[in-house]
Parts: sequence; C-alpha cells; structure tokens
Amino acid sequence: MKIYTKTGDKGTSALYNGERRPKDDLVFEALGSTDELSSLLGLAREYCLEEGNGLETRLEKVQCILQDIGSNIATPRATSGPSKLGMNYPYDRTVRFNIGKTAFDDGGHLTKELEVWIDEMSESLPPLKNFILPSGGKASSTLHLARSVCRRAERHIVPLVGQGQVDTSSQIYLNRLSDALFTAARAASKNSGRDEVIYRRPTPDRGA
Ligand SMILES: Nc1ncnc2c1ncn2[C@@H]1O[C@H](COP(=O)(O)OP(=O)(O)OP(=O)(O)O)[C@@H](O)[C@H]1O
Repeated sequence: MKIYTKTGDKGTSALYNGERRPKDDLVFEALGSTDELSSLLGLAREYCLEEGNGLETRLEKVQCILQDIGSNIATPRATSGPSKLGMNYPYDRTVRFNIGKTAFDDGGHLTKELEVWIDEMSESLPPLKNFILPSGGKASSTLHLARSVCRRAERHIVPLVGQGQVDTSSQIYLNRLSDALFTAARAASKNSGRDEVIYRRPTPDRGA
C-alpha cells in the first residue's frame, strides 16, 4: 500500500474512528504538536548518545508514551465506539493501567515515573536561582526546544480534554513531561561540562 492515498488533498483528514475533519481542526493541531515533540525527542536522543549522558533510554520510553497519547487524541471519546476506544472503556477502576488500544488512563503511574526521574536528576543539580536560557550544548538545547513544544502540545490538548474528547491523563502527563524535559536539559548541560547560561537584564551597548 502506498503512503500517499491523496485523500488528504482537499484539506481534510481522518481520525482513527473514521471521522473526517478539516486539517486545521484542533484535534490535528494537538496531533501535530505531539508528533513534532516526538520528532524532537528523536533528535535529542541522538545528541544524548553522542554526549554519553545516559538520558536516551528514558526519552525513548517517552516517545512510546507520546505515540499512545497521539492515539488517544485521534480517537474522540464521544464519537468513537468500544472497538476503537478499547476493552477498558468506560474505565475499569480495578485495573492499574487502562492504556488499552486508544484509552489513556495511566492511573497516575507513568506521571509518577516522570516525577521520580525529575527528583533523581534534581539531586545532582544546583538549585535554581535565575532564569536559564536554552543553552548548554546540543543535547541540552534540543531538550529545551522539546520542552517548549511539549507546552504547545499541552495548550492544544487542554480544550480537547475540556470538551471530553481526550483523556485527562494525557494532559497531566504532558504537564509533568515539560518539567522533566526542563530538568533533563539541565542534566545534559551539566554532563557536557557547559555552564548554564542565565538571564541577565540587558543594558544598551556602549555607544548605542
Ligand atoms: N497536517 C496534519 N497535521 C496533523 N496530523 C495530520 C495532518 N494530516 C494528517 N494527519 C493525521 O495523520 C494521519 C496520517 O496522515 P496522512 O498523511 O496519511 O493523512 P492524509 O493527508 O489525510 O492522507 P494522504 O497524505 O494520504 O493524502 C491522518 O489520518 C491524520 O490523523
């Protein structure tokens, strides 16, 4: 089967439940920013490997989770049947994870994993006293870029969660992920032996 079906040429595309919407629908904004975030994490992973900072395994897991969040976004709750949403929808509260098919309810466990990772990394970082500018080598700067795209993905997902189209766990995970990526950027900077560049209030150059 060819990758180009040409069905998107008129500016609409399909969701996982078969529904077609214009490509500027919020759901595609959210899908697009999640996809962009995963692509950036792929680049960050390459730099992490080059710099030998050991962050790449965690980032790969995050990319897999983003894939699940993408499926969650692409399958609006109200207009999707159980065959698309998965076995555990409506959620079975006795089940620890409800990440069957396209439902995304991690019971807080994947988010907790991010918190543990943040706490571990923070232990060996100096306390934050200033604004940090995206900097600190290629891995660090790419992680900062990923962090800012993560926040855009969160902005896109918030209204969809508000409308009941996307699961709340996806939103909570993205919120924690931006903190994890910020901390990972700091850890990568430290590992590369580069000073964090901090914000200093700019003053006019002499003669200006
Ligand atoms: N511009 C876009 N931004 C974000 N997500 C998109 C966009 N276009 C498509 N998608 C999503 O990605 C999925 C795969 O993309 P694909 O390129 O096959 O879609 P298409 O443009 O509708 O089809 P085709 O490229 O074959 O004409 C789509 O089913 C849709 O959910």
